Amino acid sequence: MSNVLHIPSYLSAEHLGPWETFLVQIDRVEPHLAAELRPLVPILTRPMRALIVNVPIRLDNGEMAHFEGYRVQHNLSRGPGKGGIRFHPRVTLSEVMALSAWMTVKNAVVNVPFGGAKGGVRVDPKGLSPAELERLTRRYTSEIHILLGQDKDIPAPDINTNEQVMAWVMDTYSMNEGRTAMGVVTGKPVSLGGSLGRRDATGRGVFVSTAEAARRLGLEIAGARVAIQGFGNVGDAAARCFADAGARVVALQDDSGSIANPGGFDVRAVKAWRLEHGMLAGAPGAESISADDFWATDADILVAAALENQITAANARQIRARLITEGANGPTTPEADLILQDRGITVIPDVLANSGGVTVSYFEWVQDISAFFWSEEEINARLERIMREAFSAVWEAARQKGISLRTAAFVLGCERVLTAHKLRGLYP
Ligand SMILES: NC(=O)C1=CN([C@@H]2O[C@H](COP(=O)(O)OP(=O)(O)OC[C@H]3O[C@@H](n4cnc5c(N)ncnc54)[C@H](OP(=O)(O)O)[C@@H]3O)[C@@H](O)[C@H]2O)C=CC1
Ligand SMILES: O=C(O)CCC(=O)C(=O)O
Repeated sequence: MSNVLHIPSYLSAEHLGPWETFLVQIDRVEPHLAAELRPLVPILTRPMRALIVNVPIRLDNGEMAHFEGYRVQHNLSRGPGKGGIRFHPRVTLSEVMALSAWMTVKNAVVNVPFGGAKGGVRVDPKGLSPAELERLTRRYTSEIHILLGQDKDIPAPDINTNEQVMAWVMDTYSMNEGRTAMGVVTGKPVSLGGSLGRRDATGRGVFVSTAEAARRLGLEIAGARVAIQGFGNVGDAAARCFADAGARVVALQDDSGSIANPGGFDVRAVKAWRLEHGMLAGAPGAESISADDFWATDADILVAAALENQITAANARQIRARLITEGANGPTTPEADLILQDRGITVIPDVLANSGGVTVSYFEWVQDISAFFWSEEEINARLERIMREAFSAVWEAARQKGISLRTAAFVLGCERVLTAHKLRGLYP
C-alpha cells in the first residue's frame, strides 16, 4: 500500500468528516476489487436514501424542544437495512451516512443477509429525564416509521441507546401498525423478544477477533496488558472478556476521564463505581491520568470503543500497543491508519472487530421471525464461529494481497455487495 494519503482531489486532508473517511477507504479499496466489479463502485459512494426528520417533544417543564434526527439506508442490495440508532449531541447527517455505509460493509463481511442502515438524533440524552427520553424515542420512531419494518429496515442500539430504548421503538412501531411487531428492532429486552447474548455480543466479538489476531501475532492473551477507550456497552463487555481470559486491563477512558492501573483493574468493581459515581476517577485501584497519557499507555493491546476520529495523526505516534481493535465505528482517521501501518501496528478494522453485535442481532431477528428462541450457549458458539471464519478470510486475503486488514475486509465486503448488484441486474 502507498504511504501517501490518497484522498480524492475534491476533499481536504485536514477536514475529513466520517463520510469523507468512508470515501477515502473506498478509494483505497477500489484497485484491489475484481476488475468486473470496479465500474459499480459509484453505487457505494452515495447512500441509497436518507431521511431527515424534525423531532419535537414536550419537556417536563411544559416547554417544547426540537431535535434533528436521521435514518439513512446506504445500501439494500443484500437484504433489509440494519444498523443502530445513536443519540448524541454531535450526530450529523454526514456521520449517520458513514455509519450506515460501514454497516453495509460490515454486514457483508460477516455475511448476514442485511443491507446497511443507521439512525441518529442530535441530542444530549444525559440532559433529558426518562420521560423526555421516552417521548423523544417515540416521536423519532414515528417520524422514521415509513422506512422501518422487519423486511425493510431494522434498528438496534448504538451510543446512548439501550434495551429500554429498543423496547420503546418496538412498541411505537407496533402501535402505529396495530399489531405487535417483534422483528422490527433488535437489542430488545430478553423478556420482549430480545436475544440472550445480544447485550455483550459486540464486546465478545471484539475479544474473539483480538484473540484471533493475537494468536497469529504470537501474543498471549493471558497476561497481556489492555487499554480500553469507551466503557459503555462495547468497552465494558470487552473488558470483562479480556479480564476473564487472564489479560490485565491497565487503562480505561470514557467521557469523564482516564484512569490507569499497571497491575490491572478489577473491571467489574470499576464498572460498579462508574455507575454509582458517574465518573471513572476514584474507582478502586485507579490513578487518574491525562488523555495524552492514556494514548501512550504501555499496553500490548488497545481497544477503541467510543467514537469516531479518536486515533489521529496527533496521537498515532504515541501509541505503544502492538495490536489495535476497533470496537467503535470509524475510530481511526485515514492519516493515522497509514502512520500505524508504517509503525507495524496491526489494526483490526471496525467492520470486522465490532461485527459481533449485528451478528447476534441477526440471530435475534431470526428468533423473532420464527418465534423460536435459542440458548445462550448456542448463540455464543454460533457468534464465535462466524467471527472466526470472517477473521480468517480477512487475514488470509490481507496476507495474500499484501494489504491492510481494513482494506482486505473492505474488499471482501464490497465484493459481496457489488456482486449482489451485478446479479440483480443493472437498472434500465
Ligand atoms: N452497541 C453496539 O452493539 C455496537 C456499538 N458499536 C460502536 O461502539 C462504540 C461504542 O458504542 P456503545 O458502547 O454501544 O455506546 P455506549 O453509549 O454504551 O458507550 C459509549 C462509551 O464511549 C464513551 N465516550 C463518549 N465520548 C467519549 C470521549 N469523547 N472520549 C472517551 N470516551 C467517550 C462513553 O463515556 P460516558 O459513559 O462517560 O459518556 C461510554 O463509555 C460506537 O462507536 C458504536 O457505534 C459498534 C457495533 C455495535
Ligand atoms: O445490531 C445491529 O443491528 C447493528 C449494531 C450497530 O449499529 C453497529 O454494528 O454499528
